[in-house]
Amino acid sequence: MQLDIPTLLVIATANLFIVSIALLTMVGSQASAATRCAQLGVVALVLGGVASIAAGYAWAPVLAPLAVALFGLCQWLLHRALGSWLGHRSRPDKYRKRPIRRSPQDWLDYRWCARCLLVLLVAAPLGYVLGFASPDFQLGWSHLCLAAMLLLVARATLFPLRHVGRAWRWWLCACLVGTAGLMLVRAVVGIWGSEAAQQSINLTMAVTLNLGTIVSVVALLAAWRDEAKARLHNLAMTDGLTGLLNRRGWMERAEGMFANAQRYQQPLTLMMLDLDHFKRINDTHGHEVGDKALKLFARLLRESRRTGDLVGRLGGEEFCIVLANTHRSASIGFDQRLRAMLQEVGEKELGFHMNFSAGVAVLRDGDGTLAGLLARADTALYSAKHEGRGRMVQSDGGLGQTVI
Ligand SMILES: Nc1nc2c(ncn2[C@@H]2O[C@H](COP(=O)(O)OP(=O)(O)OP(=O)(O)O)[C@@H](O)[C@H]2O)c(=O)[nH]1
Repeated sequence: MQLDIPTLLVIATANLFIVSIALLTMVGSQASAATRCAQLGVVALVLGGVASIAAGYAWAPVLAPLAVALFGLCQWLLHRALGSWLGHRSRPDKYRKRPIRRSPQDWLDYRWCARCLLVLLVAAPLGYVLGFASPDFQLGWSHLCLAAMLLLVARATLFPLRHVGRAWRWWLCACLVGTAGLMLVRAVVGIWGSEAAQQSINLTMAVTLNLGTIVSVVALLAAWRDEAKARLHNLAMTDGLTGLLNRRGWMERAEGMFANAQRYQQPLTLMMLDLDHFKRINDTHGHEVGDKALKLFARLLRESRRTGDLVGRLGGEEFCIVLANTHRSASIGFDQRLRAMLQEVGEKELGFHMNFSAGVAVLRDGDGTLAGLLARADTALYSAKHEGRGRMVQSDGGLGQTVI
C-alpha cells in the first residue's frame, strides 16, 4: 500500500473533522469555558488543515498564511484551556514577598507564555506574508514560530497547580514536543536538504500528524473527564443554597485541620452557630425570606472569618467554623464581630432582626477525634439555647460551661 503526502494530510484533516463533531456531541451544551476552548482549538486545526490542502490548488498567497494563522490559533486556544484545567499563578512573582527558590515555573510563568503565544500568533502569518518572495524564509519562519508555540503549550502541561491526571498531560506534552521537533527538522531539511530527504521528512510529518491527532484527542477527553470529576466532587462538597461547604465537605477539611493542630500542638477553636427561632422566620415571612436570611448569614460568616478559618453549613440553620490557630479569647471577638454585623446588615437587608446562639469548644490535650470536639461544641450550643438564646457558651470540657 502506498500513501502519498496529500492523501495523508486529507486523512488527518478528515479525522480531525470527525473528532470535532464527536467532541461536540459527547461534551454537550454544559461544557466549561476551558472545554469550549479545546473544542474550538480542534476546529481551528481542521480549518487550518483545509486551508493548507486548498493552498496547494488555488489562492496560495491567501490560504497558506491563513493556514499558519489557524494552526497558531489552535495552540493559543489549547494553552487557554490548559490554563483553566491545570491552574496557573494568580499573581506574578514580583508580588511574592520572598520567593522560596527559583524553579522553572518562575522563569516560564503561564502569563509570560500566554503573551509570547499572542505575539507568535500575529507574527507567524505576518512574517509569512511579508516574506512571500522567499519560500525558504516562509517555510523556516512559519515552522519556527509554530514549533515555538507548540513548546510553550507543552510547558503549560508540566507544572499543574491543581491535582489532575498525570498520564494525559505527559502524552499531550510528548505529542507537542515531538511535533515541534519534527517541525524544526522539516524547516532545516526543507531549506537545505535534498529532494529525497524532504520527501521522507514530509511523509514522517504526515504520519506523525495522524497518530498525534489520536493521542492528543484522547488526552483532551481525559482532561475533560478530570474536569467533570472535579466539578462533581465540588458539587458533592458544597451547599447549593449558601455556597459554603456542606457537612461532608466541611468534615473532610476540618479533619485535616484537626490533625495538623494536634501534630504541631497549635491552638484550635471550633464554634457551632445556630440561628434562633428560624422556624418562626419561615412561618412569618415565608421560605424565600428564610433562604435569603440563610444566605445573608453565610455571607457574613465568610466576611468576618480570617483566611485559613473553615466555614460550613452543617444542615438547616446550623453552621460551623473552625478558627485556626486561635485561642479561646479570639472566639469571643469573632462572636461579637458577627453579632454586630448581623444586627446592622440584617435589619437593613431583611427588614427584621435575626439572632443566633453559639457553642464553642477549644482543642485540649485529651481530644482524640474531631467528633469529640464537635460534640462538646454541640453541648455548649444546646446550653446557649437552653439559657435563653442570642448568646455564646464556651465548653470547658467537663469543667462546666461559661456563658458569654
Ligand atoms: N427557608 C429554609 N428553611 C430551612 C432550611 N433548612 C431548614 N429550614 C427550616 O429551619 C427550621 C428549623 O427549626 P427548628 O429546628 O425548630 O429551630 P428554630 O426554629 O431555629 O429554633 P431554635 O433553634 O431552638 O432557636 C425548620 O422550620 C426548617 O424547615 C432551608 O434551607 N431554607
